[in-house]
Amino acid sequence: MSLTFNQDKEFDIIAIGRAAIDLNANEYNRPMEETMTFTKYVGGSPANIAIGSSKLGLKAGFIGKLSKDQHGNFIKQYMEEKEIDTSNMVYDTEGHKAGLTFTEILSPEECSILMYRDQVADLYLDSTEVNEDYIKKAKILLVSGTALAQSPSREAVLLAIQYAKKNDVKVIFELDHRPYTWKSAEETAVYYSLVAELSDVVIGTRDEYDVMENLDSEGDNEKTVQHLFQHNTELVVIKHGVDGSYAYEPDGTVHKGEAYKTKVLKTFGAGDSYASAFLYALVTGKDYETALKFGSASASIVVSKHSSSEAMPTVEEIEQLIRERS
Ligand SMILES: Nc1ncnc2c1ncn2[C@@H]1O[C@H](COP(=O)(O)OP(=O)(O)OP(=O)(O)O)[C@@H](O)[C@H]1O
Ligand SMILES: O=C(O)C[C@@H](O)[C@H](O)C(=O)CO
Repeated sequence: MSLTFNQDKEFDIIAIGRAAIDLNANEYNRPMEETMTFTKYVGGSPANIAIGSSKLGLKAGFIGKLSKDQHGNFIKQYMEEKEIDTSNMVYDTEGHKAGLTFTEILSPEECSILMYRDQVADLYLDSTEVNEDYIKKAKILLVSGTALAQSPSREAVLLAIQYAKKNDVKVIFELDHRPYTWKSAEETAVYYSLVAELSDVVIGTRDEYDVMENLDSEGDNEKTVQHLFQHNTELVVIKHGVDGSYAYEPDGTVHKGEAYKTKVLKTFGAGDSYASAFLYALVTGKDYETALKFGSASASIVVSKHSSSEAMPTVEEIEQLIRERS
């Protein structure tokens, strides 16, 4: 099976949420305390997904709020260079700053991220800054879970979803759980469930679905999908890291995508590169099996490189990897 999109739309994908900055450690296999230099990239899960999609040839736009300073300018310029429409990216006028993410590469298997996200500009996106005429031009509205963590960004995203549903735009929810921005597990579960139930496609790791269900131990994929299929959802993707990922359809069909083993440099960036290539495959009419291969291949390429955004692969690189491993 494949997903059907309204073809009469100017944009393939419009993402909403944070566009921020990654500072990735230049020194490998070292704790943060001993890491002295970093390379700057544009980051933030939905921004990474928009960048990855654009690199694959999709027409992408972005809705978000930037700090009104050199960091905000850097993010906007970079996204424009990557041919993303930034007409609906606004600058904050109240002094809020860009989110910063420092990455620590302790070993290829043990990476962590330190996020500086107190009072960040992206969470101050306001409902009045979300434009229905813009959203209705898209095949996909890509929503990131972190944008639901606080008001006014939460209401802005909920309004964007309402506009999407009114205008035949598919809502794709990337759970993208970043615990630092949330007040409590209960609050997270409430908003995650609410938006997942409204979405056409939900993508997340097993851990993130556990957060959505407010579970203390690992949940059961079958129970998760049965619940979502009672609502609007047409497709549920559950990722299990290097053990691969599953796409579930409402009629009970389950597709498994194997991860493509590679020489891993760092593990972050896997989820965003996976989502951009998975969505590229869906939008270009490929079936779910192929979409899973695209997601896995894209992630495999990005985990072998230094950044998340700049390392996003081309269609040719993804297809070559899939061919080599078939
Ligand atoms: N070590 C790895 N080697 C190759 N592929 C990987 C590896 N880790 C993850 N992947 C691929 O990336 C996909 C997404 O990974 P994962 O489930 O870890 O997402 P995530 O937690 O959202 O990622 P992130 O760390 O970016 O937040 C997996 O389904 C798999 O195909
Ligand atoms: O999502 C973020 O804000 C950080 C990302 O940009 C970072 O590259 C990462 O962790 C991706 O998984």
